[in-house]
Amino acid sequence: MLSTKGSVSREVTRLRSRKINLSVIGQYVDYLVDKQGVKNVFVNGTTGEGLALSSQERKQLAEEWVNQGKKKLEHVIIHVGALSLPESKELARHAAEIGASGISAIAPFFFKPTNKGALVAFLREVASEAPHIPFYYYHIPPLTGVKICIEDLLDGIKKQIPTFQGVKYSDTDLLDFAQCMDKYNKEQFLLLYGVDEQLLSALAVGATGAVGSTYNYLGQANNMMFQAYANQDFALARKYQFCIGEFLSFVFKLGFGVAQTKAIMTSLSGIPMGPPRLPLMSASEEFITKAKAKLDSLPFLTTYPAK
Ligand SMILES: CC(=O)N[C@H](C=O)[C@@H](O)[C@H](O)[C@H](O)CO
Ligand SMILES: CC(=O)C(=O)O
Repeated sequence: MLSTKGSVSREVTRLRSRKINLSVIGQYVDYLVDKQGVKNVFVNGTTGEGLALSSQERKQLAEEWVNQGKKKLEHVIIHVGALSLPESKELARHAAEIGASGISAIAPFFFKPTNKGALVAFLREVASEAPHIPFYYYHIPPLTGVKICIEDLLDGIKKQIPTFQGVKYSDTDLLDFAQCMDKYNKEQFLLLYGVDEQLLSALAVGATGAVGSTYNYLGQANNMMFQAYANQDFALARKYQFCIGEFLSFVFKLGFGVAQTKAIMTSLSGIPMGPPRLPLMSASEEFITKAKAKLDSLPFLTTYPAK
């Protein structure tokens, strides 16, 4: 007991006054593009701990990603969701001013919208601050607790939010997801799936892309899965998904979240992602060793034929 308390308080001291480190973003962009084949980024979302940052920090990060991404990245989408509407609007305005390719927002999750009308009213206010760039709703009910059905949300949404372009869909409800694909085919919304362990199932019902934490370090494997799926080589596509599943199911049992993602990413890319911000706690050395050993046992995921 005592030793646990001791190590928790040492960790708290270590995490107390940590600052964002803008200096690694250039390297991060190059790693994503050159090593992972990832050319689109979603900044200040879950993995980037956007909701744990001050507005000023969020703006600095957004600017750095847009600047470092010039001529290298295709899309830099800035997450501007916040609990306070004025804050979210200010971040939306800022993202548009600095030349972001799009913005996205989660539902506010302390005072929650309890119906579609309330959610759309909030999102419309945010989106209208960036009237010339696409807006994506970030649906992540496991974290926000806001479970408004996306099939319902999309009905008539373009009339309310003219810049509405799609959804980052981080939920396992593949029925709702498939209904969105089926019912709104004509609108050509971009439905970006966000539960990495079941991306292949989402592709099967028509997902147009994916946004997720694991693409930071398993981007190439997922690109191969996309390719195999496009080539109708379903056995190969499943092989990728099963391997990704084997890794994730292993780390879930150890306890997996944003802090652990940062640690894995640091260990694979060599770029120091830093610790998370309180109240999140750093991944343990034991976690890092076990996760690394598991990945090493799955070379299919991390070694690719030379280009
Ligand atoms: C809750 C959460 O963080 N979801 C992420 C994206 O939204 C995913 O990318 C997961 O990290 C990933 O699917 C592993 O569960
Ligand atoms: C994981 C993810 O997609 C995000 O950082 O929001």
